[in-house]
Amino acid sequence: MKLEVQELRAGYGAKLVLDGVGLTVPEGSIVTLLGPNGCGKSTLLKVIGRLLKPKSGNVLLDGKAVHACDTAALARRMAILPQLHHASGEITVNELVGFGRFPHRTGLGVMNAHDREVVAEVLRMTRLTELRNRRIATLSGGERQRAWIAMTLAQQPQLLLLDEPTTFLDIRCQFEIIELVRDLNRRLGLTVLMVLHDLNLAARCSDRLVTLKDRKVRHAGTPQEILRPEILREIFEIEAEITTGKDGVPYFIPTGTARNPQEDRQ
Ligand SMILES: Nc1ncnc2c1ncn2[C@@H]1O[C@H](COP(=O)(O)OP(=O)(O)OP(=O)(O)O)[C@@H](O)[C@H]1O
Repeated sequence: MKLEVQELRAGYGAKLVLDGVGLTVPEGSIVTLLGPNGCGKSTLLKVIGRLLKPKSGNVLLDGKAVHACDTAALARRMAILPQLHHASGEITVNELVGFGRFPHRTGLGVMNAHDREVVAEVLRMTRLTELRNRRIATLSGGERQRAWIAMTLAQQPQLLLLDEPTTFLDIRCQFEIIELVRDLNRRLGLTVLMVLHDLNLAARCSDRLVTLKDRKVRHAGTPQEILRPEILREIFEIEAEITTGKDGVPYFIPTGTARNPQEDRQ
């Protein structure tokens, strides 16, 4: 499913966070948003996921405005995992993943055989079958994050929005989550827009990177086009060396903070 954002203006009250933001996520691709803390990445995902109403502009899914879509129909096409998500720790993994079937339920809203099959398949995909009867409160951070992603997958979306899905995870779990997303993208053709803070992880798993700063999109391109010292200096105010791994993926090594020319003038 193709996602297009056009001339988006959004914020909170009088505070404008996004001003004229545009981006395209081609069908079947993984696009990652990068930018400093507070630049509006989560706000952008919230507007796309219809958790926040924009002041103006368009969000189009396969050419159709999301803000005109019926909520249940939209939830069958798009799933969002916000940065902070809460559920009672008392529910089991199986129950949490079952919540993902809500938009598909009919009649009295009970799970039917097909819903149960989807949940079982998603648990297999995310390697949670063994843990299905465990309470969320008893899971490790990585297992819990996998359970949340499994819940969004049970929605069987064509577009997945993930806000910092690897935060608080150790390096192995970070890779596991990213490999899971990549695998789902390849096998199911899932279109993904996510926010990551780890530039090397982002370069490894994304088809395209988009940078955001001062309310606007600054750059969009392949990891090779975006992971460049001058871009990292502009966006994050850091100095960095960029190397290319044996697999052709660029990675960066931070070497210091960049001087801010405005501060120099004062
Ligand atoms: N509910 C809210 N009410 C008022 N201001 C908000 C609200 N949510 C976010 N903001 C402000 O909007 C700006 C953008 O926040 P947002 O969470 O979108 O940034 P971000 O790029 O996702 O940041 P981070 O990398 O730290 O997660 C920040 O200045 C933030 O303080």
